[in-house]
Amino acid sequence: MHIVADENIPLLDEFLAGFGRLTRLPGRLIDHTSVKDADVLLVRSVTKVSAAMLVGTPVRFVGTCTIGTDHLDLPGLAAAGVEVASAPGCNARGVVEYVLSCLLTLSERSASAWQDKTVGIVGVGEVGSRLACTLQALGIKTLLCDPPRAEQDADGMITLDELISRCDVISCHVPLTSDGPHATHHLLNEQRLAALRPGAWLINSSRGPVIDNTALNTVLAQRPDLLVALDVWETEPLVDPQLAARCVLATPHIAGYSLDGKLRGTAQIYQALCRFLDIPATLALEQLAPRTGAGTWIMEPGPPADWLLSKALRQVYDVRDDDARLRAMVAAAESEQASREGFDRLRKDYPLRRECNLLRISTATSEPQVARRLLAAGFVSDDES
Ligand SMILES: NC(=O)C1=CN([C@@H]2O[C@H](COP(=O)(O)OP(=O)(O)OC[C@H]3O[C@@H](n4cnc5c(N)ncnc54)[C@H](O)[C@@H]3O)[C@@H](O)[C@H]2O)C=CC1
Ligand SMILES: O=C(O)C(=O)[C@H](O)COP(=O)(O)O
Repeated sequence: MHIVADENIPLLDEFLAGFGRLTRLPGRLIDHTSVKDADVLLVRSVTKVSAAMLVGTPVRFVGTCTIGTDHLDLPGLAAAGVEVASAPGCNARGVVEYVLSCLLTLSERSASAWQDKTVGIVGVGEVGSRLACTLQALGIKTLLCDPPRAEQDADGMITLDELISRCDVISCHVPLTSDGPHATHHLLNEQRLAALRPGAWLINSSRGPVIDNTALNTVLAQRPDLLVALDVWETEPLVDPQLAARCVLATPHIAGYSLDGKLRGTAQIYQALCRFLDIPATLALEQLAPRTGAGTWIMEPGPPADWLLSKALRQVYDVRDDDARLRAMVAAAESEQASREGFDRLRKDYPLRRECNLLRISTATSEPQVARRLLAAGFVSDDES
């Protein structure tokens, strides 16, 4: 069997040892020629896979080690009889941690407490529902908008326009779709952006085109009161330097880039491939993944609880580091091509990041109110357990 795979899928050699020949390529370079004698194609989000790309090739299985599937022509691949698998929820926890770190930073920037905000979550699936649970455990008010889910169960759901009118913070967690009654392409258009409440915070870690970036740039020029964090860009891997300058936080599509999230994605696709090949999945992620966590943290009583909470969140992930790296890259890039390559390099060489729940907390010695809130929010595990 010949497997062609994106070079940025970790642990693939280990999971697929004995499966056959494995060819690793930069994701953006994978094309028809790369897969002309491949049986299996494994990608991440930067490889667009259409039925036309696979015509005349033996490829019968396409796996993406990502949550998003907008880079795959799902109807075309299904019609061509190609099995497709994705990795639902694999890096959802990382995205939640990214959003929390954004909230802390936007709070500092505006000198207004994030704990007092009403957060509107657009798209309440794997990421949105975990974000809602985490925020609620931290005592933060959330409002939810998910029309496709509301068709099954409207309880607690409101429309996007109502969400925009009632929320201080809007965080987007929808898939990118262009067709159908709930299409998300330019879901946040000029009209909706203009309707954001005075001083609102807007966070997008879904897909770039969910927000009309040209409209956002125009609105931000007139509304410096709005604070925006963008992890994803309509022209990705090219970042509009003017739009980035108008955002408080600008990062290179790394919201879900914890090592744990990437490894889960690989493991999920390994399992899907084993099912497709009708062979037992003999390897588990726990056997191959690094065991070291983020360490144990003892939070001494004394400082205010909210300060300790912020410190705990920052210890595991600080979005300001990713923001600084992207801005430095954009400033140094001498051409659009250099900027595109710089964006991809920041993602390929991403520093090691582990998920918060690997941080253990000593409840015996820590400030009890903060320890309880962090445990309830799934941020840490109890070192005493
Ligand atoms: N920046 C990053 O690193 C990452 C980005 N993502 C993006 O986040 C997206 C969401 O991820 P998940 O929550 O795991 O997906 P999911 O599929 O579990 O949930 C998406 C939710 O959005 C809802 N939705 C669809 N259309 C909508 C609309 N018009 N308005 C409101 N809600 C709508 C769906 O009903 C569903 O409940 C992914 O599709 C992916 O594009 C995911 C992981 C990492
Ligand atoms: O899982 C998703 O969906 C994502 O957006 C991934 O974090 C994207 O990562 P790459 O596939 O672009 O490495």
